[in-house]
Amino acid sequence: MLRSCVSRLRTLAVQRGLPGGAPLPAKDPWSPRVNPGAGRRERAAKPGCVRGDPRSFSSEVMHMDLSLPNPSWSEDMRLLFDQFMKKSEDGSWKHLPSYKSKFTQETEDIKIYFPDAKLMKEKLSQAQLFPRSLEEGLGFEYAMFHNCVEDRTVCIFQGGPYLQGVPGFLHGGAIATMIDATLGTCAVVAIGVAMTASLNISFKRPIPLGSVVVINSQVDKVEGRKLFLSCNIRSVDEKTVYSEATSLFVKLDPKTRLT
Ligand SMILES: CCCCCCCCCC(=O)SCCNC(=O)CCNC(=O)[C@H](O)C(C)(C)COP(=O)(O)OP(=O)(O)OC[C@H]1O[C@@H](n2cnc3c(N)ncnc32)[C@H](O)[C@@H]1OP(=O)(O)O
Repeated sequence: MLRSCVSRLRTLAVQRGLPGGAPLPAKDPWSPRVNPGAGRRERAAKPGCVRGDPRSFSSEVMHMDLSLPNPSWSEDMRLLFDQFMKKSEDGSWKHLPSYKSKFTQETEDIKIYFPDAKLMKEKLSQAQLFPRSLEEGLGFEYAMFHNCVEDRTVCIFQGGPYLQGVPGFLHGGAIATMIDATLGTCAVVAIGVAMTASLNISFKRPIPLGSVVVINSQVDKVEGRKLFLSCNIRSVDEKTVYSEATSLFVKLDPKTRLT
């Protein structure tokens, strides 16, 4: 699994224009651009760019790595990001970039599950990754790091004001979204294109709006195409456990179509 994991991360690096992979094909409109400016993101959207504004579909915004620090990140968020970037220097951890539109290896991989390739391409041209669909600082601010040796993915997450449920606290659906995204990333890096078959969450403490939390996920067991994963969400000081979850992801069968 380690070899396939490293190879998958290398493929992601190629698709995402990171060092360590062959260059992106110049004419492929589906390929993300190399992100200008290493390690820091000044602004995800141009000033005045609001939700629904066609400019938010500009290739500049769609292909920008949104997992880099931006002005909405709190000090806790920046400190944690810097800590994990430091851990990534020896290669044990890997920072996973993320984009509004995911024209990456997974997008390519999943095309075979759709009988009508043209229709699928049309749909994808307007699609955005759900947790990246809100404007900077208002919704899901997060960065993920993967450890191939330990089969773990860590997500540092700051939930913005548009994710409110009970006043002052994060909505359970928003928490579930980030749990699913973190477990899903861990699963995809480990075995390739997979979907959530079941997800069981125990919400133990409410998460204050605007706070930073750490989602720790890991692969517990692999049985054929089935991957069992678990995760918890903790406060930055690790004293509070906010949520725990277990899940089953199933690697898609190339012989089965999704539609
Ligand atoms: C970098 C990328 C980042 C990605 C992050 C994003 C993560 C987001 C992930 C999602 O949210 S995915 C969206 C929510 N999930 C779905 O919409 C999936 C809907 N379900 C399905 O499409 C299919 O049920 C599924 C693909 C999961 C499985 O269908 P298959 O036809 O491939 O499986 P099959 O029926 O052959 O079963 C294979 C094994 O899995 C088991 N299984 C399948 N579905 C199950 C289920 N729901 N619960 C328990 N076990 C299940 C099944 O019993 C069997 O076990 P055994 O091999 O032991 O017999």
